[in-house]
Parts: sequence; C-alpha cells; structure tokens
Amino acid sequence: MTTNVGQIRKINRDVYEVQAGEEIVLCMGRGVFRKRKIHPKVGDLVDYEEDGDNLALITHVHERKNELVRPPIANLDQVILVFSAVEPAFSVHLLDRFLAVIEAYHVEVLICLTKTDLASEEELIDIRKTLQYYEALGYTVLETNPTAPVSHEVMRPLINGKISVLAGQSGVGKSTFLNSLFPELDLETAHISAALGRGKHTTRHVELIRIYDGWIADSPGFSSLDFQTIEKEELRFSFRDFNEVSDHCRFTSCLHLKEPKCAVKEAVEAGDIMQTRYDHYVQFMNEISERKPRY
Ligand SMILES: Nc1nc2c(ncn2[C@@H]2O[C@H](COP(=O)(O)OP(=O)(O)OP(=O)(O)O)[C@@H](O)[C@H]2O)c(=O)[nH]1
Ligand SMILES: [Zn+2]
Repeated sequence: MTTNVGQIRKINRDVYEVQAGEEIVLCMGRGVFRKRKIHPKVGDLVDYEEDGDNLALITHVHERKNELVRPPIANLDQVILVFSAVEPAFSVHLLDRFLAVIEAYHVEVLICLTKTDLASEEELIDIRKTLQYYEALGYTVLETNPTAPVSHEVMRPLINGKISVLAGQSGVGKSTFLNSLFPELDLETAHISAALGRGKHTTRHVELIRIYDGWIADSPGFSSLDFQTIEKEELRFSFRDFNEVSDHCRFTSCLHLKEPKCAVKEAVEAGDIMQTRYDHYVQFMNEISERKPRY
C-alpha cells in the first residue's frame, strides 16, 4: 500500500474530502484518532492510504502551522479583512481589534475597503490617509466597489497558494466583493452569505472553495473579537509598529503602559506611532486585565 499526501477541503460527518493534486479522494479517519482526540480539520495536510473499493484511510495528520477553533480551519495563510468606507462607517478601532487578534496567528492580512462609491470625497481622503499608515506596516490594502472592482491581475497573486478566510462586520460587502470577482460562484456566494452572520450558533462545517490556485473558506471567519485567549505578553507583540521601537524601552519586559523611559510612548508623542493605535492598545490591555480568570 502506498501512502499519499493530500489536504482536507471538506468534512461531511465522518467522511473527509481530501484534495490530492487535481483529484478528490474520499477518506475515513483511523479508528484510533477518536481515542487520541485527533480531530482532522479542513486545511489539514494528511497521509492517506487507498484501499481498493473502500474509502481511503487517513493515517496521519501533519503538524499544523496554526489552527482556528471557530471556524475550524488548520493551516490558515491569510485573513481578508473587509471594511466598508460607509454603511457601516469605517472603524479604525475595529481594525485594530481585528489585527490584534489576527497577528497572534502569524498569517497574512489583506485589508479590503468597500463601498468607496458611497463615501464622500472628504471621507475617502480621511480613510485613505489612515490606511496608508497600515500599508506602511506591511498590510496590503485594496479598494473595491461594484463599479470599480479589484482586477483579477491584482487578486490572483494575493490568493494563489494560500488558504484565506474572509472577516468583517455584517453588511460590509464580503459577498458582494467575492461576487464581483467570481460571478460564476453566484450560488456559492449566496451560500457564503447565508453562513455569514446568520445561524451563527448552528454548528456547521467549513468548506474550502477553490478560487484561482488558492482556497477560500465559506465562513465568516473571525467574528469573536474578545481577547479571551490572548495574554498581555501576546498582545504586546501584536502591534507591529511597536515591535522595533520597543527594543529601546528601558525594561525589556515593558508593556508600554506606566513604565518609565518607554520608547513606544515616546514614539507616540513624537507622532511616529499613530495616537489611536496606542489608545486602542491600552484599551485592549485593560480588557485583558479586567477579564475574569479562567480557573
Ligand atoms: N454601493 C455599494 N454597495 C455595496 C458595496 N458592497 C456591498 N454593497 C451592498 O451592501 C449590502 C451588503 O453587502 P453584502 O455583500 O451582503 O455584505 P456581507 O458583508 O456579505 O454581509 P453579511 O452577509 O451580512 O455578512 C448589499 O446591499 C450590497 O449590495 C459597494 O462597494 N458599493
Ligand atoms: Zn515600552
């Protein structure tokens, strides 16, 4: 029997759809998985053995580079963070909140600004100025609306070879964005739309949908925006703009709050770090302090 490697793209009860090259192989998990509490997820790289007419058997789940609990996805590469310019209004507070959580997963972030056609010139100038700061931090920023959609030439390299998940408030235009790129996905995006926001409490499995040479999850992704699982030490490293500067703080363990000779606070005062970034950081730190201990 030869062992093959593939990636789980869909789970239906106990049957795993494993993508192996262009082929989809239906697999079962090894019986001992249950006993060992091994739960293969969409996105997992697995070894499987084919068994004649029977379903193939997943024999091993490769080590994950990361994993999300909700939606259950392993080996996520990218979060496409969708924000509308208006309706609902662009919120830099929500942006920082999403980024703080996402940074802990060490994945790429694509910031996508929608509804630019509905915003006034002044509103757009303001938002663009803000987003330039984030672009300088290394986040990719795109603008889109149905009359000026992002081109395939721009999107393709951003999607290829990656597992992406969309995230953003309800109504910001996640489905519209995907639809403008892939009208042929129509049914699928209606399906995506149904999965987003609504029926949040029904447990359903995510499915990875092929776009270009990449995968996108048919799930809203990060909707839980609390810091329940993040510790202060992690949040400290979630702000890219603080990291380099913080080498110059007097204390190596500086949390940039009340400590003296804090290089981050100095950079905020000098205008090198955006004031709102720092304010949000302090607010998130306080939220972590105030949350109930878990023991
Ligand atoms: N004018 C304009 N309208 C948009 C744009 N993007 C989305 N809309 C409209 O905004 C509304 C919400 O868009 P959706 O694509 O359903 O938003 P969503 O993020 O998928 O929302 P949920 O499914 O609730 O999570 C729809 O009526 C869209 O037609 C845009 O760029 N310009
Ligand atoms: Zn500091």
